[in-house]
Amino acid sequence: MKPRQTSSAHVLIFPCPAQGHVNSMLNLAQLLALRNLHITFLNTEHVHNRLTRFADIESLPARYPTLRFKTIPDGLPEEHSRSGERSMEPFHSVKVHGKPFLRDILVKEKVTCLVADGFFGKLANEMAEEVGVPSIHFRTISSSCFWTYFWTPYLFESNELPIKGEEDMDRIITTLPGMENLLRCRDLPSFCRPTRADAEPIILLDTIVSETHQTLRPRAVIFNTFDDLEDPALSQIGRRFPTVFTVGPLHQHRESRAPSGSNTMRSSNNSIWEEDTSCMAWLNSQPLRSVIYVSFGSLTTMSRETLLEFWYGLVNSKRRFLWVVRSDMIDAREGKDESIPGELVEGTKERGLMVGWVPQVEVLAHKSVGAFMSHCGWNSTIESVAAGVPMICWPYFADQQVNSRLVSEYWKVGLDMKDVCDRKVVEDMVNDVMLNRKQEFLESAEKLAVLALKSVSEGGSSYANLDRLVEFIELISQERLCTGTS
Ligand SMILES: O=c1ccn([C@@H]2O[C@H](COP(=O)(O)OP(=O)(O)O[C@H]3O[C@H](CO)[C@@H](O)[C@H](O)[C@H]3O)[C@@H](O)[C@H]2O)c(=O)[nH]1
Repeated sequence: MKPRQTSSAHVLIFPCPAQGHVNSMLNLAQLLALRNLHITFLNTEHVHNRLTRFADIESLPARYPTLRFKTIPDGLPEEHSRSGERSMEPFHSVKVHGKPFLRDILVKEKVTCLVADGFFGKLANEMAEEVGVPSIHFRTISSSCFWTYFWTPYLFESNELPIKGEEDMDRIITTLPGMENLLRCRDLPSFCRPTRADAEPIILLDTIVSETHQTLRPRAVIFNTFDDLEDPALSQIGRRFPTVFTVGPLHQHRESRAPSGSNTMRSSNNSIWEEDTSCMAWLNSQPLRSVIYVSFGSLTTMSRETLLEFWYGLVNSKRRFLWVVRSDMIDAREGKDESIPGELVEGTKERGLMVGWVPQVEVLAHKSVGAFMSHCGWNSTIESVAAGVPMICWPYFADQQVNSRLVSEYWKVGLDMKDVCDRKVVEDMVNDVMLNRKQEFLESAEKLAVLALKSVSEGGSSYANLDRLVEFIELISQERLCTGTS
């Protein structure tokens, strides 16, 4: 890659304060800084402090001289829990309290382009339009789910929604353009499929749909995906949205984009949790593709009963497992009975390792890992796709419902355990993916991984789109510099 001269563009990147959003947007920030665009990455103070503690982000500006960080308060008291079932509160709080801070930074810092998390779509549009800064939305979910959200109002018009009730959950959705006959009602995020009884008012659905439609207003939209992975949804989105940049898997560019001989892109883990790297030594001592890696991301909580069903299923499968159990993963409303049945302790000692947080991209790339049991957050899904690792899906909420259907029915790289949590089902699915149907899933997963790598390599679609994105930002920044005074 040829070095570029420092640009006059100043891009403000503004993610939602959560791991799954900060992660991919910080990857984009580094890639843009590597192209010498001036980048200000705007975190809430809370997230920034955690990134400083656990991801050493303060060392990044030394490696990317055009990248710097700024913070805004999230409006919550310091002692407030921002995880588990309270994890949505910072999102809402920034929406309410963030306006004056965002406006101030856009104006005072002479920002020429705002790249805002689509989850903050309305807030970002209002502020960017008010001060005349061109903006782009970054959607951290899959384009297939984004498209599903966008089209949901029309599913009401075509009478596919609302659903009749539980008996209607396996009905196939036929009128979602590009994705006809792929999703069942149960594959829609729960707020997209109200029953007739609770059809009005649907506050969450209205919010999600209107935030999605906000993405029609900025100059462009960015997805962390690649064309070969989600072509049906992307071709529909391309017809309705002004300019679309598919630049994923973002974490994979890092190898192919770094100037030769440099390790510039390699060492930021973007974690707001402390990684327990001891799992890597444990993985080193396990046989090839023998371990199922289990993680439900940064937001999932579950009851102790559900946790035990997973645990029994894993132990009873007799497979080796590495399981991320975050300290806040058990629903805080649960009682404090911490006794764990002896057979689980014994079974885990023989074959399992449970840790608080791992370097997930490295874990997925490890030769001992044979499959990934996941909640199907979009980052986990695309990281698994890039690593060529088959999946077992246990979607927890929202976009994960759609992603898990893509895994099982569209890409055919795993199984979907949606709406069930039973030790026998866990055991059987683990054995299917790790043993009985291992070859079939591995072959499909490896084919996808080849496509992923191709997309971020020279000549690939995401590689080219990242170049186009840089040019686009330069162009709209020039327009801003020529016309705008704040
Ligand atoms: O031990 C771990 C566990 C996870 N991760 C990383 O954490 C991120 C988790 O992101 P994701 O898989 O997307 O899950 P969530 O944290 O649940 O992400 C939220 O944000 C995503 C992007 O909008 C949505 O797709 C999800 O539904 C939403 O829950 C990934 O990059 C993982 O590599 C680690 O590094 N170590």
